[in-house]
Amino acid sequence: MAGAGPKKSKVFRYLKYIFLAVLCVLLSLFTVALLRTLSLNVNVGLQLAHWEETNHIGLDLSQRQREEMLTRFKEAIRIPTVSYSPTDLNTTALREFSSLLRKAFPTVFASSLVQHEVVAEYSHLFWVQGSQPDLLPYMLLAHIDVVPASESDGWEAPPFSAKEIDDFIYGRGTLDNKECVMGILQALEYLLLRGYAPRRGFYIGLGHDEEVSGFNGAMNVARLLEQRHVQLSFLLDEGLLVVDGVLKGLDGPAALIGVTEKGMATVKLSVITAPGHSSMPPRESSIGILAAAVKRLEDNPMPMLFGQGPERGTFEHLAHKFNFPLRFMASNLWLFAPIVGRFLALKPETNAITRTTTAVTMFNGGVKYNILPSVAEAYVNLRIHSAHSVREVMDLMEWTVGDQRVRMDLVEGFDPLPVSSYSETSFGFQILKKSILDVFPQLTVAPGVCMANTDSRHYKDLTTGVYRFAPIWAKPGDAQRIHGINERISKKNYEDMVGFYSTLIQNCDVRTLPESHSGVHEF
Ligand SMILES: CCCCCCCC/C=C\CCCCCCCC(=O)N[C@@H](CC(C)C)C(=O)O
Ligand SMILES: [Zn+2]
Ligand SMILES: [Zn+2]
Repeated sequence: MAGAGPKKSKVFRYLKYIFLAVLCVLLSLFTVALLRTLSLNVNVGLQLAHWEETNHIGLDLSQRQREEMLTRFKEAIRIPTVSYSPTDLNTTALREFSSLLRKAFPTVFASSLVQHEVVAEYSHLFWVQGSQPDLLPYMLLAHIDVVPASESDGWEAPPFSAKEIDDFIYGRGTLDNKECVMGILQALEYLLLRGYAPRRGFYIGLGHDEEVSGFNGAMNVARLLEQRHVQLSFLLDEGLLVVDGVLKGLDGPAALIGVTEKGMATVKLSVITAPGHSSMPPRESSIGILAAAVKRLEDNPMPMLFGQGPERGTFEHLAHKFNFPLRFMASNLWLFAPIVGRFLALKPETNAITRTTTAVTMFNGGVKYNILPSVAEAYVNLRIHSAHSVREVMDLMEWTVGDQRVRMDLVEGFDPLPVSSYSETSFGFQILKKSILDVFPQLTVAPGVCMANTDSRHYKDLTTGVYRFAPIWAKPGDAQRIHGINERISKKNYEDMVGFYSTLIQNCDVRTLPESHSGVHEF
């Protein structure tokens, strides 16, 4: 007992040192995090720089022009250009749509600056010639086809009616993607009418089968340009949008420019058992085995990868607009990614950026109520996080299902797309950012990951600058309208879109970006 005293005080002394060391580490971590929080404002950048002057033609539309513009847009919505499968498209509607384009945009089709060609019967490629051929051209993409829609699902207006309710136009394609098809051509129509001639040439590609993978439309347009040895400065397609109130704690709306898109895998799960009479069932049926497998997949989402892909850049760009505790966390994802990720995982539209998502989209089995089903099949559609690959996701699925009786076949799959630059010297990103802020100065612009897929993936050999954005204003619940019910756009939003494309086309006429910290970049 006599020796216990000095031993104890020695232990206490060590504990004191350990405690002090831990405190020092925590304090330094906190200081680093605080300094990062105070200094991280990646949003000023080139906005403060001196941009080359170009003649800007404002749209200044009369009331009559506004009405005409909306009438043409509504006509586009009323044509049911539905894609059901790669071999089942509404070709009558696609033909009708081609006629509408010619009727709605006569100046575009008549201009000596514009060359138009039809590709794969229903897709369109426009070349708008620039006066300075040494400037690398860019390309704007959109698609004409839409996913099916049925009024009986609960639409407030028939999906191909373009009905106006409270200054919104309702209809399939108002958000995906006829607002871009019509918005781009409408902007060009007005610019040409006002005598505009671009310095930098550009292409416009309108695909007709994007909703069933674009294997005919976009793929053939891209192939044609490759055969002609075209190289693009950058390319802009549909994808991300303006989020307003979607991210809790963010002060004001933000424009997210998709600098990449997730990969995709469609996996067919099948179980085969012996058929027979339902009066003598085995303990497990093919349907039961498959249902259990599907349940395991839903109960065990793919691992959280938040912060390991370009979504980290999203939060660094938005950090200064978050309120305090969130600002501290968003600026320091190296430390807080697991906490922020768990918070984002609570809602489907933000969960989508935290991991590879697993959606069971089709389930079939059985042919008659008194026959034991011999085959049961399900389709699982996964959207693959930038830090994952198709192979890894397939391995994880097999491990989660853990049942040899469930066969898994990869029907279609591709890895996440390359990440396009969003640095201060990236021409495409900075021109987009400037154009967004010229038209919508209240926005904060950030790079983002597009959770869905777009035609732009077929163009990856034509440019490294692939961006996915349209200035669609999405409030909470609006993202669910895309491919869902009550798809709609406000009249003001559509008019602003035309304004945005008009500004973008003119901003692209600058020869170079203004000087940044890292110097002027030549194109
Ligand atoms: C900080 C993160 C906030 C995230 C909120 C973002 C909300 C985004 C909302 C909507 C994104 C919609 C994307 C629209 C593009 C749709 C394109 C499409 O449907 N493509 C098909 C292609 C397929 C190959 C057939 C698809 O299924 O992906
Ligand atoms: Zn689309
Ligand atoms: Zn779509």
